[in-house]
Amino acid sequence: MPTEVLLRPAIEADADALADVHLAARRAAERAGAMPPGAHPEHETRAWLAGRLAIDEVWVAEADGAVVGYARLTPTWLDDLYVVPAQAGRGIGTALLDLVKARRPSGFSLWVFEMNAPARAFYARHGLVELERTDGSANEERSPDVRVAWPGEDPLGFLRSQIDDVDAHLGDLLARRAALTSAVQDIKHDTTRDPDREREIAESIARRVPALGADRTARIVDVIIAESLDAASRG
Ligand SMILES: O=C(O)C(=O)C[C@]1(C(=O)O)C=C[C@@H](O)C=C1
Repeated sequence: MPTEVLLRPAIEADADALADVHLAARRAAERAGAMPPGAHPEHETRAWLAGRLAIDEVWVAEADGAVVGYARLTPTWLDDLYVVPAQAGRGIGTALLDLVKARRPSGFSLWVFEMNAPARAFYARHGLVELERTDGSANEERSPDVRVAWPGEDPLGFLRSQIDDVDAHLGDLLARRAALTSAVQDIKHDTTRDPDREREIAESIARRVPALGADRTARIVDVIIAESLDAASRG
């Protein structure tokens, strides 16, 4: 990092400068084909960022008295890391990321657009790992994204706690699914298994889990249905 770059906590008076950095960096990335168009008009982004400043931990990178980058963190997420395009390549992003690692030694996650190859390469170079991909239907820009994580000083503990979070959802889903299997049996005249229906279910799930593929997914679905039917039959 150039010696004249200072990292310091943001203050309320930085709000406009942070928004300038945010908007300039996003526009440059959009022009480079690395980000989708923003989902909000500029004034909304400015108001929203000013509001977040009162809630989140925000660090500013300053050079010659001007704000040239910032990082905004929640307890477990790095929500923003932006550097003005004119200062790119000077190590400011790395300095901010190193600071975030120090501030969140037990790890953190962030979302990066799948199309943002430069940012993904930057995070990979700095030891972050890609954990999860989405089709973009849950983000405002409707653009596929990737969850990237810094697993921190206890990577096994960090990843296990991520597994615990997912398993909590999986358990809730299994409970809902088993209850539905049971409810369907109560209204069916013929309760023999329906292989065509089960194949449809397995194929539809497999499309959402390309990493497992059709055969593995079919075996998993078979166990879920068989065990749910068994539980239902035992009341
Ligand atoms: O859809 C049905 O007919 C059901 O009985 C439900 C269900 C399932 O759990 O999805 C269970 C057994 C059948 O072989 C097919 C599907």
